[in-house]
Amino acid sequence: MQIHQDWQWLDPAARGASCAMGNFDGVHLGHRSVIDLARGQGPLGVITFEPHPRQFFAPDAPAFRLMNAEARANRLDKLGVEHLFQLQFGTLLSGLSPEDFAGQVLMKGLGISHLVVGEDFRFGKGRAGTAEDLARLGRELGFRTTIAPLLRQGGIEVSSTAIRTALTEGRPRDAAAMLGHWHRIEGEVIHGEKRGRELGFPTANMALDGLHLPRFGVYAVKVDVRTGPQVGTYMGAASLGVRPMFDGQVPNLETNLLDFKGDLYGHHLSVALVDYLRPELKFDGLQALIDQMQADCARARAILSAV
Ligand SMILES: Cc1cc2nc3c(=O)[nH]c(=O)nc-3n(C[C@H](O)[C@H](O)[C@H](O)COP(=O)(O)O)c2cc1C
Ligand SMILES: Nc1ncnc2c1ncn2[C@@H]1O[C@H](COP(=O)(O)OP(=O)(O)O)[C@@H](O)[C@H]1O
Repeated sequence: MQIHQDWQWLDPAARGASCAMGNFDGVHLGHRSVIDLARGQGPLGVITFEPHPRQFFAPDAPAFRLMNAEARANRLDKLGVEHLFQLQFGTLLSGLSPEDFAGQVLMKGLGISHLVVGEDFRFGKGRAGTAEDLARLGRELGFRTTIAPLLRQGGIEVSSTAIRTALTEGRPRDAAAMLGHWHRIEGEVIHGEKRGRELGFPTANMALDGLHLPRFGVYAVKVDVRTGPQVGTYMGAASLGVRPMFDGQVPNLETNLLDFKGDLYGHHLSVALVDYLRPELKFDGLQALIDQMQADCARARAILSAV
């Protein structure tokens, strides 16, 4: 997959693409159905925005992303997307009228042949343009448009917002049902307080910067460890939160991998939240925490062996 960031100086090989457009946060089942409608009608493209427009307009709002740009690009690559147009969302793009966005960016800049958007898509300055406006502009400018109906599942609309709610409420399996895959937190293992090894449970620590925070607590997790081209998969028990036992402040993710020994610092981990086990607690003494971690790992093993 080729990633294009500059729509004004585009590689001619990327012209004529059939593109799905949206934020694609989480790359959930609804997003996949939009992408599927773009398939088979030219080089498959995805047009998305970075940062997320909401982040640009409200930089101080609580973090809400389900995945970072790198994780999203990896998912789209796996879906067979050939061109990812990751448009820089800033004053220039946000100030364009719907007509100029379609004319300058989609037609003149990217030279798309076909565009698919969800029926609730809005675009252009002040979110003035609707999906129907895009279809009309496409007819005028010379690209085809498909408007995708919103995907419903079990009576609710599949959306990034519904997935965030499920995660906030500690329902990772409900989130996974809408995503079509486990919700994963991905990134490099960083150094922590070196306390885990003292407790007998070393934990691979990951930052949660910029990401939506699922309910704090202990989870049964499946972990992909990337070492060069190889990926190993492990079961694990992870603590997501601020570690009340040690008066932590900054939320992070700490994962103990079952049946693993080795150095993980700097390695890329992908941690899938499978089940919520319990809230984070402040125990009466370290031994009580250690006993509980032992029990958590046993429970995680039982759950994960059945997944
Ligand atoms: C399965 C598991 C359960 C945990 N439960 C708690 C908890 O209830 N309360 C808490 O403060 N920390 C909990 N932790 C986090 C540990 O306090 C943390 O991993 C430990 O302090 C190691 O920190 P370090 O990696 O920075 O050295 C848990 C960790 C794991 C792996
Ligand atoms: N089974 C395991 N699960 C997690 N990390 C492990 C495991 N075995 C070894 N490690 C290593 O130990 C480190 C975590 O040890 P810990 O004492 O918690 O240090 P830190 O505070 O830096 O996270 C991991 O980053 C990894 O390199």
